[in-house]
Amino acid sequence: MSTLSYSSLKSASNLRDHDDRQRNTRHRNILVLILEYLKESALLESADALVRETKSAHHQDISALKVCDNMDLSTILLEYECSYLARLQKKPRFIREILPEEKAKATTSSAREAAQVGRVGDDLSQSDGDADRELLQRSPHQDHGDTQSRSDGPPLTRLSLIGRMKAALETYRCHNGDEMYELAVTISREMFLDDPNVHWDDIKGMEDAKRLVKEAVVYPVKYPDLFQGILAPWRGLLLTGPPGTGKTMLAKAVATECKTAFFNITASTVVSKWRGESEKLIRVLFDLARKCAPTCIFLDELDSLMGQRGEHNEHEGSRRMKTEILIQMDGLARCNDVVFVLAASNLPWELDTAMVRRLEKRVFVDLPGVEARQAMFAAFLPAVLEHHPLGMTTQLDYIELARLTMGYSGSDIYGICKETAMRALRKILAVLDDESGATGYSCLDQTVSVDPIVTADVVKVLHYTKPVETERGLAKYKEWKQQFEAS
Ligand SMILES: Nc1ncnc2c1ncn2[C@@H]1O[C@H](COP(=O)(O)OP(=O)(O)OP(=O)(O)O)[C@@H](O)[C@H]1O
Repeated sequence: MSTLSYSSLKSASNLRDHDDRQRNTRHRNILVLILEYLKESALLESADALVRETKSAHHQDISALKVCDNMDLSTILLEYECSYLARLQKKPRFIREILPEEKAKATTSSAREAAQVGRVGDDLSQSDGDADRELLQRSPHQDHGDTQSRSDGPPLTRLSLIGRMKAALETYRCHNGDEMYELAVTISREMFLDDPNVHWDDIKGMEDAKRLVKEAVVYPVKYPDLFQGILAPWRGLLLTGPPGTGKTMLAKAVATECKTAFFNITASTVVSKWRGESEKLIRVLFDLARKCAPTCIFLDELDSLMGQRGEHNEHEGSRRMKTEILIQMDGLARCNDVVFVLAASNLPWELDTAMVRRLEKRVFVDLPGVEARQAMFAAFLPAVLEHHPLGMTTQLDYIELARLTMGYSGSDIYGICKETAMRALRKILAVLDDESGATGYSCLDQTVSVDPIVTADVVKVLHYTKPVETERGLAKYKEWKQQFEAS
């Protein structure tokens, strides 16, 4: 008889959220206490630097906060000393000198790190935490490309994800060779996304795909107690379908929703940049992913990474790298760490069958239906374009536009909307650039205004924008889907 109840499952999940929130509140409190202490000690430049850094790294203005009257760092330390003394009959030791060998190790590895990215810092003795600092200084929205992301600040768990990655790097620094540590730092810089910031409601349509992905990955992370034995979660999930249909968005939404660490690997980065070292890179990547678990590894453009082994005159390094991915995926199946491999491919029929077998769950991401297209037009070109200083507006018949765009992908529609808005802006740019006065306007005596974007403007762009996917291509997906998709 099961002892689980809806409320216990829900509260286990809520508890995890609560822990994350508490960790972040504690982190913020520490920063404010430090700020106050720096000010009291007249270390004003450091105080300013702390405010600036916190703003850029965490989108938080700690200068707007103040320590409560009965609190300060010295009091907290004093109280800790007293309680420690009472418990252990001795005073706590807070600091010690850095040993020469520790200093030397930190200096050399930091110098190598900096050299690797072509930026040796001025003061190597301070560059001990370069990798950490870089992690913390990232903008939460970098690496997003054209994905429509929200600007309401980092989610609460961003800090704990960064914390997990920092701890994993620290383990590498202490227990693995310098070469492995360097690879780990590279992965953390170039492939680790602490905040993919894509939410389910950013993804229009795709209800079936969203449901399947939630069942396969999101719920097992949220309610692990339910997914045991035969219900143990799938470790590998393949998202396939025409280009630009939102496969990457789906993977990012999983990571955002589950608050998992997210590693974004594209074939081009691995194959071209690390050809010689790609095998090692994959090993370190999976190892880091386990250390940061729960984690999603997103392998994009899997077809270029995982074509049939031994085909044509395949490069030896590339063959070894693929074999390493297969070995690592087998390793995941045997371990208890929650690491999901999400892979995306536009050419599933070109995939290595051994890999397809390991990606047990296959989800077909189809072209958007009419309702999804309508929702996309409304999201990309709403009545008032947000965050635009010109206050651009639209008057669009979304139903008609959705009707006219059958066969277009989400990415096609995004491109059309962007081009339409750009055309409206071009009229302004022409006036601004018109030094000869050929347009007949003088921008000096006019307020800048743009006409609302109307349906005909979008239709004009539509006339010369054809969908990326062809009928023939779609038929091939259908054939593959029938053969392989497991629903
Ligand atoms: N369902 C959707 N809802 C909202 N936007 C979408 C959707 N599908 C695609 N887009 C838009 O298209 C862009 C590209 O989508 P995405 O990169 O996720 O597609 P993809 O399937 O991974 O493409 P590819 O196979 O070419 O890598 C998104 O950033 C978004 O602007």
